[in-house]
Amino acid sequence: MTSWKDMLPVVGTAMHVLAALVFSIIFVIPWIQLKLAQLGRIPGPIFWLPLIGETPQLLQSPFKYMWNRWLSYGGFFRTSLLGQQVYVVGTQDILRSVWSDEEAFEFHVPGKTFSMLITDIRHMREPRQHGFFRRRLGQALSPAAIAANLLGPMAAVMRRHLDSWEQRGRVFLSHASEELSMDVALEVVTGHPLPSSPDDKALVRRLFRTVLNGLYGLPIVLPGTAIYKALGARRQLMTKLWPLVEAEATEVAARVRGGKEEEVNEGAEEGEGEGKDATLPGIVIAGGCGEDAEASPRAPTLRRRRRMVAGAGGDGNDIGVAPMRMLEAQVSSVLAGGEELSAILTPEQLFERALGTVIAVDETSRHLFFASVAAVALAPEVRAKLEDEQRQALGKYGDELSYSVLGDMPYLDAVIKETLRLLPVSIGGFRIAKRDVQLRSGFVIPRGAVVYWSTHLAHCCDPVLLPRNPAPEPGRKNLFGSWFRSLLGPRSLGPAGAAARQGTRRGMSVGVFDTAEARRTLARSIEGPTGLPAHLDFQVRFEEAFRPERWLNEETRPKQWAAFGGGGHLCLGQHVAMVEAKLLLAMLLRRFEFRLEDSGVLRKASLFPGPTPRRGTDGLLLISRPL
Ligand code: HEM
Repeated sequence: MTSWKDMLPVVGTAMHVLAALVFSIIFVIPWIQLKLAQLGRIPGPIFWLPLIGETPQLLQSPFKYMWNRWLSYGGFFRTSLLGQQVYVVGTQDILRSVWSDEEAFEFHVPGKTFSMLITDIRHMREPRQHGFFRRRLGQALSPAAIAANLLGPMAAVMRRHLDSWEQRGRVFLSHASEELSMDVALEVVTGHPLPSSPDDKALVRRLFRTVLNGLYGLPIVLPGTAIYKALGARRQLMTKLWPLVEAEATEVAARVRGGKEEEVNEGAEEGEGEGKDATLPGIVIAGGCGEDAEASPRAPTLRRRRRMVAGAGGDGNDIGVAPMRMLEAQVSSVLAGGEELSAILTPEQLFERALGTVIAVDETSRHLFFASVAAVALAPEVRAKLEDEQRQALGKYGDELSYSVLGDMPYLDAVIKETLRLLPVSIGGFRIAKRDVQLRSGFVIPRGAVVYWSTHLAHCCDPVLLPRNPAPEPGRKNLFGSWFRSLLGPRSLGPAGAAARQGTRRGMSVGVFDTAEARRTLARSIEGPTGLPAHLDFQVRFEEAFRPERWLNEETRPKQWAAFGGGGHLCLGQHVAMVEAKLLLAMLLRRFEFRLEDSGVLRKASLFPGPTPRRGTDGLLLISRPL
């Protein structure tokens, strides 16, 4: 029989193994990460949690996370998100290259849940298909097409919802926005055929919502998980909608190929589709990074004319049909390749295209509706100015809320842009580096790296929103801190660091605040008690942060506004988004006195996946009155 004394060596060995394990977790792994970080020559944190990396900090408070990272590393750094090394970018010079250099950066959708629900994104990734896709969809979503095809039905859907809000007198804003955006997406913008019976329609809405909820869960397919339910709902939707989508797609295909006579909008012709230069007077849409397109002198030509619809000839690009809705645009963009629809897309892939359009519209609009109404409700001075503007519009145009009337509301326009700056609806986008890319700052993004361009980072360090580069404060140098930072910061970065320093000396922009010291000095002078500067502090200093007036003056207008992205993947729905938010606010202001029951709703809200209140805190009271 073994006595406890015989066991001692075994216990001792186990203790040694345990101690070695603890030691390596505490010291060795971070040390290896530090070495890798230095090898990578890109600034960034050296400690992060295994598997999840810095994802929790980012999701919990994107502004706080990005602000702190910017203070330490500037507008370009390396981190780990969902267990993957990611290069985060957010300053003008680098953003431009990531957005526009499609030779170097390929569109990427991270996260397994998305690819489980939408398996085919060739039309976003392959240059030829993407070209057709942008062109056709751009036409369907151009200002002229919106004015002619979408605005009337959109106003009708909104009126129906506002009637119901009026009857109830109180709604939960987030839920009400969700219902409204689903109806706008399904009944107006996407143009998907829907079943005719009301019960089936309601079921389709519920199924779409279940699919969308699956996007944000873990990719674990077990009964009860969000993705499990989403995949089930997707199958059901496919059974319900596929015959309708197929019939619609076949009909469009026949029309395109047959060259039938068709009514089209002149204004929706080629060239007005690309959001970059298609705007209407008063509706200025940023092309990313403050590159606001000038208001076009060309108002949409809404004269309708009859013309022959050409077949897909030549390079297949000249289809000639001005698509009326997104699905139609998708189908014709596939046909533009000169191939048969069925040869390129399986029923499932075509169905996924339909699903993708609902995601693009609904997932963004619901957050924008919630955020813009909440922001106005929480800022009485802003609301008073908006009401004045609406009174003037009523005096000038009567009840009309056409595209051009909405275009003549500069303050409302500024309110929506400021909402999208302070409460971004999109967190940004992802790319894969197709080759080593040397940045002007000297840093190199290695081939195969995942690049994340972040809306929040861009908005954090917009030079227009920061005071001028302050001189370092004498006597406040923390020697140990500087030494430690110098280990990690650009100074230690070998050739890349040297290039960066040289770039700074030559006056090239490495960000407005080129050194961590300058950024920290800045932080000491502008951070409030929450550790954020006023221009980001939507939770505690809302009225100081939310200042639509900054959009009305060229000097104060944000220059790094990235709400809709930029370059080759600039949001194709930006005109739709601006118009729907303006329409909703204009209609609300004209009909109701409204206020949020809980003035702390944003304090308790989160910004992921878009502005989302804590459950039950977003009661909105509505009292009807004429303006
Ligand atoms: C507030 C509302 C919206 C915001 C903030 C928003 C934001 C964005 C952003 C940031 C991108 C670029 C993603 C990237 O570069 O990786 C994008 C792309 C896109 N958006 Fe939007 N979006 C909004 C509404 C809409 C709507 C209403 C539609 C459709 C009607 C739409 C359709 C699209 C499409 C099709 C693309 C892909 C463009 C391409 O890859 O070429 N978006 N959106």
